[in-house]
Amino acid sequence: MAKDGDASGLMAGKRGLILGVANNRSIAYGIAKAARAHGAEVALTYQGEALKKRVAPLAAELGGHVVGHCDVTEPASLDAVFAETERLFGRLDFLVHAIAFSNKDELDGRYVDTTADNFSKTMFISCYSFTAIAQRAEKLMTNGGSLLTLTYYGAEKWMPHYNVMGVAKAALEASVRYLAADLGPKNIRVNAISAGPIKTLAASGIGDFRYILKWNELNSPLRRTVSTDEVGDAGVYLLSDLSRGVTGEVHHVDAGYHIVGMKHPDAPDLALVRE
Ligand SMILES: NC(=O)c1ccc[n+]([C@@H]2O[C@H](COP(=O)([O-])OP(=O)(O)OC[C@H]3O[C@@H](n4cnc5c(N)ncnc54)[C@H](O)[C@@H]3O)[C@@H](O)[C@H]2O)c1
Repeated sequence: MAKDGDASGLMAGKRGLILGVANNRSIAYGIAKAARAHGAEVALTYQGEALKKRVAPLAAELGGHVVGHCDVTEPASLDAVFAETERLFGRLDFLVHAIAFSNKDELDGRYVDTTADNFSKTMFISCYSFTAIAQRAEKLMTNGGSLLTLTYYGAEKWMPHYNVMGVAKAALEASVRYLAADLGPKNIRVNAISAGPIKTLAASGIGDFRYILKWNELNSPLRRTVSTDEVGDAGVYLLSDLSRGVTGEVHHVDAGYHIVGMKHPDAPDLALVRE
């Protein structure tokens, strides 16, 4: 991440709303920090009172703002957050959607066992919410803008235990393309970062996550996993004018893992250790 002292000013004068910070390990926080380091002014939301206590100090640390409780299953909370953002900023230049949810029980075992209820809930929170948010952001992006969401390789290929979340991420990636086409004439760009596995609160719900992390570390071209700071720096590219010619894109920040076809012969065999 660029330090305060060597900030590029790439995002100076840009105002952004960042949804999905739960704590200082959140990918959204990595992006918020990087955007701030490059001169952006940021506003954060929190999901429920318990997370407010964690998000408020992080916003203060960034010289940013907290614009309220946001639960995407409560449309009134989204309306209130956008009203507060308009009051604070007037217009919006960028938005980060780093929100996903599925019942933990179904992030283990087989996809074929997914229930209708959790399928709908996962799709709504992890996919539709980006469209619901884009509808509201469009109205505030009067001078063009950049929308960014977070996805994972489990959208493209089968991954153990990712299950219905993989299906929701595939739909989210498709919605990036449809939103990009709809909003392009207003110079609003829509992109996704496909991040490699990172140990966050959300990821801890995925079965055998430590094994997945280790597998990526041993088999990615860079022979390591990625950090939230690295996702943040790539986020600055997609949120700033550096990427002004880019929309509808899914950009992998995964130490190159997505180009790999099979286990590297030099990588050791991994024993699966379950806690
Ligand atoms: N951690 C990884 O390995 C990884 C890899 C690729 C993509 N992602 C994606 O990155 C995004 C951020 O996740 P993270 O890993 O930083 O975990 P995280 O737990 O820090 O963030 C998830 C966020 O989703 C929010 N959320 C869940 N349900 C919500 C709802 N109904 N309304 C509003 N907010 C809700 C939570 O409050 C939390 O802030 C997610 O879309 C996730 O799928 C994560």
